[in-house]
Amino acid sequence: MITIKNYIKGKFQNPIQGNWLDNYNPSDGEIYGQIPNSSKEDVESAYKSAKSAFSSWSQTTLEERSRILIKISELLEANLDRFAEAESKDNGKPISLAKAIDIPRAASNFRFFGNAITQFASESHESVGQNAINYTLRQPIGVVGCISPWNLPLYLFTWKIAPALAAGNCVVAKPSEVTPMTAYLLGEICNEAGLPEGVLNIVHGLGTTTGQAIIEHPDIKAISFTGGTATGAHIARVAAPMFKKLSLELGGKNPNIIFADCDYEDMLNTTVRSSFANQGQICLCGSRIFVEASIYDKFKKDFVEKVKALKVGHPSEADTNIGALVSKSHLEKVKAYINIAKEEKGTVLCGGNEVTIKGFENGYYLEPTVIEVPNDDCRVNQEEIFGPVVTIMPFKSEDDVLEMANKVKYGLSATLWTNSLKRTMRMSNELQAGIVWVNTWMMRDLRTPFGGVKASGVGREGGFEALRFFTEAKNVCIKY
Ligand SMILES: NC(=O)C1=CN([C@@H]2O[C@H](COP(=O)(O)OP(=O)(O)OC[C@H]3O[C@@H](n4cnc5c(N)ncnc54)[C@H](O)[C@@H]3O)[C@@H](O)[C@H]2O)C=CC1
Ligand SMILES: O=C(O)/C=C/C=C(\O)C(=O)O
Repeated sequence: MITIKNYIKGKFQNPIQGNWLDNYNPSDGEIYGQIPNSSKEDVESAYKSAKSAFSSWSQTTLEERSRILIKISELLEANLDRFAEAESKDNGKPISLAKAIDIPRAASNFRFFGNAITQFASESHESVGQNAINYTLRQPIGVVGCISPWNLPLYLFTWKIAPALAAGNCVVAKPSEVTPMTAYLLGEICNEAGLPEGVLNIVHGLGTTTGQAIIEHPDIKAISFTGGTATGAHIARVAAPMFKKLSLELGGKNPNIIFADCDYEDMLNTTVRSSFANQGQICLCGSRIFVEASIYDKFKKDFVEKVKALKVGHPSEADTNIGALVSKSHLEKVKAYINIAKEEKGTVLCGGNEVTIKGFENGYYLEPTVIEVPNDDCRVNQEEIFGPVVTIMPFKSEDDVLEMANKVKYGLSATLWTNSLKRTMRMSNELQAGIVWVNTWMMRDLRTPFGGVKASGVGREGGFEALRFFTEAKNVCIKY
């Protein structure tokens, strides 16, 4: 059994009230550790630790902050295997994915913002004819809160922490209680890299106890959150009247729009990935596939064939494509949607069943599932499933597909497959999404604005947008 502890003032600490939660291994359904269910007192202790570190950290030179963040990045790379194994065990994702994507990206987050802060600049405005000059300071906010989900645990945890620290803030952070392990290990790396004590504090526990204490804390002035839309709405209700800065990166129900003039093989292979990567548990997955009618039958046949060939297996096996879903309750939620699809006259073209892996019979495995839906209004096309389930349906014209693509409450990302430049320009302008990928999917450049519109969130992460979020602008006007 592994006992995870809070990381406060550079030390590993038990929760003050002594409340603990079980930590499950999704690949076999066994409890393999305990994590604190931290109370208000723990969050207060983390806050005080952060507050006491702020005056010094906010005055640390950019070169020194940059050096420490890049050192953390190097240590993550040096510990790739250990972190990837921990991530895979905690989350159920294939170890190959954790090694190739999750941990390298967590390292990149620290390296990227370690470099970006040395290039971040503010503006000046000369008030011509009035003998005055304005310059704008970008000052760190103080103590900020970072709350992250379970699907890309260290990847998303560090995507928030790295810019917050780079900008000179001190942080109280909470990873998902479902996947706390790599955030726990990160504390060790931060100490080794020489991050001063108190600059980063990591508290573990349920959203309703620990998370709630963070968002309610009167002196935690900004909250950066990634997770479900309902939770995001709750956080906004609590934090907005306290005038906290908010960055909310929420759910998606992203259209994957395939025109007949696309590069077919590239589209097909990428569509398998955009449907089922990380067991479909990425907010950017293209869960609604719309295919131009003239190639619909061919696509249906080829796609189903490829999906059937995916191997559902234990996350530690090198050839596993689909690992375990993150939790028993999430597996039940995804299965319920497959039943809803059947009730709504959807046709399950492949998958739909739980998978039993020999030796790991209590793990949370599900076949990758493709459902042909009769229309776009059905619940499986409107609600976020967040699992290895996609829908497919044909469309007749650009106008029809655009209307369907936009007719959801979400607006995170959209993928477009076409070789027509004019169509690309038209559709990219009209799609209601924060991110549009054309002839690719999830190609990430960390300098670009990342986030959604409508129920997919508020604000943008990434690049200088993130550094702007984690700083307050103060304009100074000098008359001469
Ligand atoms: N990035 C995304 O788009 C994600 C979307 N989801 C969606 O949300 C659904 C629900 O998943 P959950 O695990 O329940 O996500 P969630 O939104 O409840 O959890 C995300 C984080 O928020 C925290 N949290 C929960 N309640 C809170 C509160 N009152 N105050 C502060 N923090 C709080 C959680 O502890 C976790 O760290 C999923 O089925 C999926 O559809 C889930 C994870 C990521
Ligand atoms: O690449 C990113 O920065 C983010 C990817 C995915 C999510 O935010 C998510 O699935 O929540």
